[in-house]
Parts: sequence; structure tokens; C-alpha cells
Amino acid sequence: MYMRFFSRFFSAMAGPRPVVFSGPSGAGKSTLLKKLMKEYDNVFGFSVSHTTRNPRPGEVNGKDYHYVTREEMKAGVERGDFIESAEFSGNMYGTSKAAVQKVQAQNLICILDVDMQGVKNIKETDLNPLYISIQPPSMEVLENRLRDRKTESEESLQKRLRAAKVDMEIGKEPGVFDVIIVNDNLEDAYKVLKSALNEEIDQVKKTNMSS
Ligand SMILES: Nc1nc2c(ncn2[C@@H]2O[C@H](COP(=O)(O)OP(=O)(O)O)[C@@H](O)[C@H]2O)c(=O)[nH]1
Ligand SMILES: Nc1ncnc2c1ncn2[C@@H]1O[C@H](COP(=O)(O)OP(=O)(O)O)[C@@H](O)[C@H]1O
Repeated sequence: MYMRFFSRFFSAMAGPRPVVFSGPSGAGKSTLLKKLMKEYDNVFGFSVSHTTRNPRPGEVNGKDYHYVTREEMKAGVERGDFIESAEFSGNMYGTSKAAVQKVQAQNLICILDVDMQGVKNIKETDLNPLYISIQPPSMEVLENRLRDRKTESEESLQKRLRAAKVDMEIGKEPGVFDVIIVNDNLEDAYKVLKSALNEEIDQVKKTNMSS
């Protein structure tokens, strides 16, 4: 009880409330997050995850992900470097404590992009974030977007679509997410996202201006 109080107290002291984004691969999380961080670069900071998957063309090590081998990742997990980690579509992904602390130390809203296992595991921690789900308008649209993105092999695409079906069902369960955004038209979805974060954005702007 007291431990819980103190850890909540200290996590509140660590900076503004983080925001966790989740939703099927191809739903548009990265697109929306990049837009948000471009418009509010002094308000949000991205928690750079570790992954064992290969970088895609254009992705930058240390910016999109920290790209590591499975051995390195496992060693990090064993050392207790990670808040959470998960296996997704044949690769490991995880949020390191350092990634979140780096953002919080700058008094920015820490953005995490994690799969459904990440959401479940983060719920067991004291991070206490706002949970936002980004959903595609339909499975058909999701498949088309993933194919058009041209980043996946047929095997990887099928794995992502299978995971998406499961994720979409869990995401509908009441109480899992605070906000659910259907990303049909990008500009409309972005407006909904900004209005969901309005109070937090204003709060950080005020605090950071006066310090
Ligand atoms: N649990 C967990 N999931 C992550 C993490 N980083 C990314 N993911 C998730 O891993 C899945 C695959 O990500 P990625 O390979 O970048 O593919 P994309 O989502 O199709 O662009 C997505 O659902 C991400 O939200 C992490 O640190 N922890
Ligand atoms: N509202 C939208 N309308 C059409 N295409 C979109 C929309 N949002 C995202 N996309 C495209 O769909 C693909 C998947 O989006 P992405 O942001 O990579 O998804 P995620 O990060 O959730 O895997 C990308 O090629 C992106 O440009």
C-alpha cells in the first residue's frame, strides 16, 4: 500500500503522464505519432524501443528503434533493463527503462508504441499512462495499407493480419483503452487525437514555459 503510494508519487514527479499507443500493425500509429511529434516537438518525446527485427529502408537506429540481436535483447531482459518486452510476428520488442526515463527527464509527454501484450504488461507497472487505441476502418483497408506500405514479406503480412484480428477483439473489451480512434481519413483521425490530448498538451506547454 505504502510502496504503491510512493511509487505513484515518484512516477508523478518524473514528469507528465505518458501516452501508450496500440492497435494493429498498419492501422497508422507511426503516421499519426510522427505528425504529432512534428507539430509539438517540445511537448512529446518518443520512447525508442528495442527490436530484433531488421531496419526498414529509411528507419534510423536510435530514432525509430534500437536494433539489436536476439542475444543482446535477451541479456537486457535478464539484467532487468526493460519495463516490458514481447514477441511479435517472430521478433522481440521491448521498452527499456532508459528509453522512458530519457523522455521524462526532459519533462516531455512520453509516447510509447506497443502491441497488445505491451499494453497488458504496462498495466501491471506504475507507469500509469493514458491508453489510446488506433484502429483501421476495416480488415480490408488494413490489408491494403499494409500491402501498399511494401515493408512486409507475404509471410510477415499474414502474421500481422492474424495478430490484428486478435488485437481488434481485445481492444473492443471495455476498460482496456481510454480512447479509441478509427483512422479512416488521416486528417480527421489526427484532429480527434489532438483533442484527446488537448489538456495534457496545454499543461506541458505551461510548465515548460515557466521553467
Ligand atoms: N510490447 C511492445 N511492442 C512493441 C514495442 N515497440 C513496437 N512494438 C509493437 O510491435 C509491433 C510491430 O512493430 P513494427 O515491426 O514496427 O511494425 P508496424 O507496426 O507494422 O510498423 C507493433 O504492434 C508495435 O506497436 C515495444 O517496445 N514493446
Ligand atoms: N488515414 C490513412 N489513410 C490512408 N493511408 C494511411 C492512413 N494512415 C496511415 N496510412 C498508411 O498506411 C500504412 C500503415 O501506416 P503506419 O503508420 O505505418 O501504421 P502502424 O505504425 O500502425 O503500423 C502507411 O503506408 C501509411 O502511410
